[in-house]
Amino acid sequence: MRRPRRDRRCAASPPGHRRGRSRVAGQCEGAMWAATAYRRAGVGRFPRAASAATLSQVLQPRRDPAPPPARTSTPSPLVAPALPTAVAPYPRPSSVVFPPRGSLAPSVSALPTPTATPTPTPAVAVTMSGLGFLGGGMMAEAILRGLLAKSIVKPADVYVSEPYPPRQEVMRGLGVHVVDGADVIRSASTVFVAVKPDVVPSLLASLSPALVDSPSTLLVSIAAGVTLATLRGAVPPSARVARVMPNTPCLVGATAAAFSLEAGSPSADDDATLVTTLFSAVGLAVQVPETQLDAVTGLSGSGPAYVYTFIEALADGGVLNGLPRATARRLAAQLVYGSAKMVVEAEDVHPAELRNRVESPGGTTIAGSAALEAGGLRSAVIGAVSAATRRAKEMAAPPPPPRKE
Ligand SMILES: NC(=O)C1=CN([C@@H]2O[C@H](COP(=O)(O)OP(=O)(O)OC[C@H]3O[C@@H](n4cnc5c(N)ncnc54)[C@H](O)[C@@H]3O)[C@@H](O)[C@H]2O)C=CC1
Ligand SMILES: O=C(O)[C@@H]1CCC=N1
Repeated sequence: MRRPRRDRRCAASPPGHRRGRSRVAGQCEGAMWAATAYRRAGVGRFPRAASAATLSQVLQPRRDPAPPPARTSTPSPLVAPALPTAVAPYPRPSSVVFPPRGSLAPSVSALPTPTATPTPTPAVAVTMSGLGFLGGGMMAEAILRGLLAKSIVKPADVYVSEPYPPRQEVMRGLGVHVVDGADVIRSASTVFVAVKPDVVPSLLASLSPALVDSPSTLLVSIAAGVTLATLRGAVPPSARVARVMPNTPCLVGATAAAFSLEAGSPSADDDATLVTTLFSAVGLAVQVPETQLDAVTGLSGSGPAYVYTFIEALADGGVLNGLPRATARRLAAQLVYGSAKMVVEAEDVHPAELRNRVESPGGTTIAGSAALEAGGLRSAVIGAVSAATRRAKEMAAPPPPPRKE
């Protein structure tokens, strides 16, 4: 089947935006709008690659001629995310159902409701032939549900390989194609590597023929501790690789994700644009040197678990002091949500200053804060981030020897 011709509209124009020449020769107005939005969003400089011309090149259907499998539906343009506003209003988590591992598929109506978040006008019209996932576990599901909820991708354009039948059912329940790994590579130009870290090198090596047939595939690994050097050693030279550390709040559009790209890669700007575009749609995306990614894993990759423990402990404290369990849990969760929102919204105010505003002299809060210090909360949390960072480093297998082509 022939792949569709590339959409020749200015790829950076929001829908309904008047097309035309900008004051800067060679850029359309949409590209300039997108660049301005980027600056305002505080996500850094709009990548150099993000001119109208390069965006349409970066986010186009793959250029290689590999045909998609017979079951491929007609690829449809993927609507790009709105670039994040400086303060993203997070959807209420109560609308989200995240099934336990191995459970059967929830209904699609259980998806987070996109209407819960005011959606600014999309900045970039993304056209891709497909999005792939090698592994359909917890984190793949969180990313996928987040992207689906924001209408970044349509289920018919998503290809997942997953050997475990209950997880296949979950994925089918989302309306995506469950195919084998080689078909994922052949059908999708951007492929998340979402298997356990120790599986990554052998899985990628086994997909080498498909990767050779599909040059310029962008592999986006989310595996903890698996370095870019390991990824590079496992794939053909034509494949592009990126390493991302997201977290499960992708599911509710509130992830904290950091990513790194290979130094000196000729496609680095394009890949940064694409990865930023995808993860900005489901939260915060920042580019960091790869040497920082293990610390990111220890902090924000693993961090949701620490925060859930904190919420649980807060609720227990409420119950100990006479609150009904359900009331205590709701209050504890909203407390953490609201407090985090204030830190996010008041970036220039130190959290200690926000804390001081709650602690009335001789009042209740300072008594509680003193108890937290006596209990070692601060050092326990620092210790948790350090332990997880160390573990991420341990999990980094030595990269395989360079491939002989
Ligand atoms: N769970 C989390 O909060 C986060 C996880 N990660 C990373 O995401 C990756 C996946 O983690 P989880 O989703 O938690 O694990 P998971 O165990 O839920 O998912 C992994 C999936 O891969 C499947 N799988 C195994 N071999 C496969 C193969 N050869 N081909 C295709 N699929 C295969 C498994 O059946 C399983 O469903 C890991 O590398 C982890 O480090 C990164 C950030 C956060
Ligand atoms: O626990 C883990 O290994 C994964 C990586 C970051 C969060 N979960």
